[in-house]
Amino acid sequence: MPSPRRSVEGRPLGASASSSSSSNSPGSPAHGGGCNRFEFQSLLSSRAPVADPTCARLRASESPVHRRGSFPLAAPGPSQGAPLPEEDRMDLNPSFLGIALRSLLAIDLWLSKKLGVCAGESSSWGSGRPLMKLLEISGHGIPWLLGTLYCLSRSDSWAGREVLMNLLFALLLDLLLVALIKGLVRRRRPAHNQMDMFFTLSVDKYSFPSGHATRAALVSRFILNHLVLAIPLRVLVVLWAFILGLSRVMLGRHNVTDVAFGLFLGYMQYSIVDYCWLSPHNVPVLFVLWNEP
Ligand SMILES: CC(C)=CCC/C(C)=C/COP(=O)(O)O
Repeated sequence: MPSPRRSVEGRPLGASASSSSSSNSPGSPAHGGGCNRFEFQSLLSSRAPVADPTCARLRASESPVHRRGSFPLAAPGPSQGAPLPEEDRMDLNPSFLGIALRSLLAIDLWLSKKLGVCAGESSSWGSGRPLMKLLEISGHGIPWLLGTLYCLSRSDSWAGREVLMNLLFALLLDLLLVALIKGLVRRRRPAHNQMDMFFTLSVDKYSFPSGHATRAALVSRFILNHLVLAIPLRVLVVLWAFILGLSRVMLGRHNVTDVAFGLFLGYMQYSIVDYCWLSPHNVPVLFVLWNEP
């Protein structure tokens, strides 16, 4: 026997269903619409009693949200147990920011997988993998550190030494900040990545942010500000940074957001370096290694 239930408008549903001559009318249990009404009820009030357990089970298993194994739409009524916990009720009404972040993450994973065309030899662009790995070496920390130290040892002008000393400081600051953030965020590299990178640190098992992207943005901004270059070369420097960033996703090393944030972070790191610019006037101790050229 149907128990009296309240509809959305406040009318008793049981009465209308039993008094109606057509049991196939939308909303009646025979039509399958009875469950729909329950759906409205449970969404509007998590405390609404679930009068028909068969309907409740059907509703829970049919719900696409339930199938995905996410938050429960059908709250157990007082007849079934405790009221819905606070955190679940908050899930029923997720914030705009939460939805936006989850959507961004889903798009990020989907796009990164699509772009990971050189992730393995058997990938669709697998033959381009050696070229991508060459780009990887061009943005690796070791060649940049060794190259800067070598140029520093060969430099015969104060101005050159000052610039190279600051480039060295920038590279070390970058390594430190990236290691710190990677260690804090601990985002795993994409599943399709082959961990065959040359000389990595322990935090490099994590992917956020991309260390190559931060270095590329930092070094390019540094070069553009401290080297006098012809326009085509300046364009080439900027292109190198962006192509290196893209190659990280194509190689399957990173998700798009790792690279996007990496480029942003590298760009901002240059501002820190510029602000703390080392010179013989503010840190003479760094420059005492050299005699006047
Ligand atoms: C050992 C030194 C000096 C640098 C490590 C460079 C490296 C392997 C960074 C990882 O970059 P991604 O985060 O882009 O994969």
